[in-house]
Amino acid sequence: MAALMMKVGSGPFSCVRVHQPHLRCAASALLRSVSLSYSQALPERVKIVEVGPRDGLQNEKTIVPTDVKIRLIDMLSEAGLPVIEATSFVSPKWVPQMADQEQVMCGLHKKPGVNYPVLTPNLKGFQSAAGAKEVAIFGAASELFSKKNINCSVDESLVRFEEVMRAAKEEGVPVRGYVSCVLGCPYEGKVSPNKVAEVAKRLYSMGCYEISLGDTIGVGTPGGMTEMLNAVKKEVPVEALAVHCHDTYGQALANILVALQNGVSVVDSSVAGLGGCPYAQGASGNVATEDVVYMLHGLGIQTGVDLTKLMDAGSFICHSLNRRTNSKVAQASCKL
Ligand SMILES: CC(C)(COP(=O)([O-])OP(=O)([O-])OC[C@H]1O[C@@H](n2cnc3c(N)ncnc32)[C@H](O)[C@@H]1OP(=O)([O-])[O-])[C@@H](O)C(=O)NCCC(=O)NCCSC(=O)C[C@@](C)(O)CC(=O)[O-]
Repeated sequence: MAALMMKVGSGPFSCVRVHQPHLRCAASALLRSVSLSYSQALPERVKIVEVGPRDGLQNEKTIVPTDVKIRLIDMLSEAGLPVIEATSFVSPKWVPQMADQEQVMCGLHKKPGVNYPVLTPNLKGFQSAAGAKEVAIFGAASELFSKKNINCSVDESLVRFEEVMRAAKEEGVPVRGYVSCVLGCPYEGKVSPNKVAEVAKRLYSMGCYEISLGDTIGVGTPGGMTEMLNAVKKEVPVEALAVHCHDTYGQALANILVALQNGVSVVDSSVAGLGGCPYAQGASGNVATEDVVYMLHGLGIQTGVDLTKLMDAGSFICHSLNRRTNSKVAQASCKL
């Protein structure tokens, strides 16, 4: 069967996308047979929370133009992503890349049915994010990471988050909670699953509707993920859990699969595998959304995402940043 070629973008990181029907057919047949044996244990549908415009871009050294961020968000919504974390209302001294948060929120073309949450670490952030329909607070299971990331201890952060929760409740704004360093910390090393469970429980008890468990530096393995989830599931219903895996050690997809087998049905990911946390040196980007979608569709799990349009969004942002995609799926479809 002949391969179909299509040029995507221009310049050094343009690529020729190669559609290889024979490979696709073989891959789909293989994945279908795998899905039969796994289907009992896996969710029928997974909600993907696209964090590329925020987590993906926050660590970029060169300021990404606001219109590029807006175009990226719009392309992602066109691709069918149901949740797109758009920006963060944090201090521009700490994260200069997110200083255009208001322009981004005003400029994006809100698609009905799509959520555009933003990060708000404190009351000031929440007040500045007036108009956001959903916000996220972000804590950690590691004291040192908390201090480096948001300049306070874990207990102090929870006090700040209570203030955000109170204000959000008054305005009827749903709040998502993050716990960072759930499988390891860049400063403290191993993190106890019980500590993760304790922080997740606190966030859930104060009213977060969903708790995203972040392997911030991508050191986790499926065994660690299972142990951590077993601890957290004792405190928070699995329906309220999400996983947020960075791919530093190439374990993200395996960790996500284990999370799905444990009943989790919300997965965070970043288009083209962009990103990293400014306060976790050396950590690579999130797992690429393209790779997650490919795996999920291969397992017969619905996402509502159009993989071709998603890859176009990935090509667009990689071209704008003059960089190669981290998505294996996008790489396999492109001949550079
Ligand atoms: C949390 C703060 C603000 C505390 O920072 P601070 O310095 O402790 O705050 P402060 O209350 O002492 O105020 C100091 C200055 O910051 C200002 N300020 C205070 N709050 C805000 C705000 N909301 N927005 C804008 N400005 C703010 C405030 O007005 C003041 O301004 P000044 O008087 O000096 O001109 C700071 O530490 C910060 O912005 N940190 C950034 C953290 C961050 O964005 N990290 C990356 C995201 S987390 C992540 O990536 C992990 C995740 C979620 O993806 C999951 C995972 O992978 O694990």
